[in-house]
Amino acid sequence: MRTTCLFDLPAIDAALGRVAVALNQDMHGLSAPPLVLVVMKGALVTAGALLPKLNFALEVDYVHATRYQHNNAQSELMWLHEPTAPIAGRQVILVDDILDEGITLAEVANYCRNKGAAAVTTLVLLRKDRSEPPRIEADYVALHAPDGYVFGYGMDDNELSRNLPGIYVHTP
Ligand SMILES: O=P(O)(O)OC[C@H]1O[C@H](OP(=O)(O)OP(=O)(O)O)[C@H](O)[C@@H]1O
Ligand SMILES: Nc1nc2[nH]cnc2c(=O)[nH]1
Repeated sequence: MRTTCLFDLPAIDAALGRVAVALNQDMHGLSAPPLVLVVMKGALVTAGALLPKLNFALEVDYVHATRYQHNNAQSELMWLHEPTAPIAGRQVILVDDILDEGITLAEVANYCRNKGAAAVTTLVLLRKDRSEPPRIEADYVALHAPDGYVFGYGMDDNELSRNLPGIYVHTP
C-alpha cells in the first residue's frame, strides 16, 4: 500500500488562512469574546495553526470526545473531557479536524446548546464528501476530500501519524 498526499502544508495553511479571514469578518465587533472549543484530539494541529490567524478577542477550551477506534466508527460518542469554561450565553466556535458522518460535531454542538450557548458556529479543516450528507454541515470548511480514510495533520491512522506534515490517504 502506498501513501498519497492530498494536501501539503502550504495548501493547508492557505486554506486555513481563507477561513480565518471569513471568521475574522464575521466575529468582528462582538460584544463579548467567544469561546473557541477545540475537539480533541484530532483538531489539535488545526487549532494550533488557526488560532494565531484570528484577530478578535477569544477564549480557548477543549472537549475530548471520540467515536473512532482502529479507523472504524462506533455508534456511540465517548466523552472523555467536558469543557470547564462557561458556555451559557456565549458565542461558541467549535473547531474540529474532519467532518465525516457529522455525528461528533452534531453531538458537541447540541451539548453546547443544551448548556445554554447563545450561538454555536462550526469550523472544520476538512469536509469529507461522502454520498450520504453529514448529520450537520459546518459553517466554515477549509478543504474538501473524497470519501476514504485520511490521516496526518492531527488525524490518526490507528492512533499514529497525527504528526505527518500534510493530509494523506492510503492508495493501493
Ligand atoms: O463526523 P464524524 O464521523 O463523527 O467523525 C469526525 C470525528 O472523528 C475524529 O475523531 P475521533 O473519534 O477519531 O477521535 P480523535 O479526534 O481523538 O482522533 C475527528 O477528529 C472528528 O472529531
Ligand atoms: N483520522 C481520521 N479520523 C476520522 N474520523 C472520521 N473520519 C476520519 C478519517 O477519515 N480519518
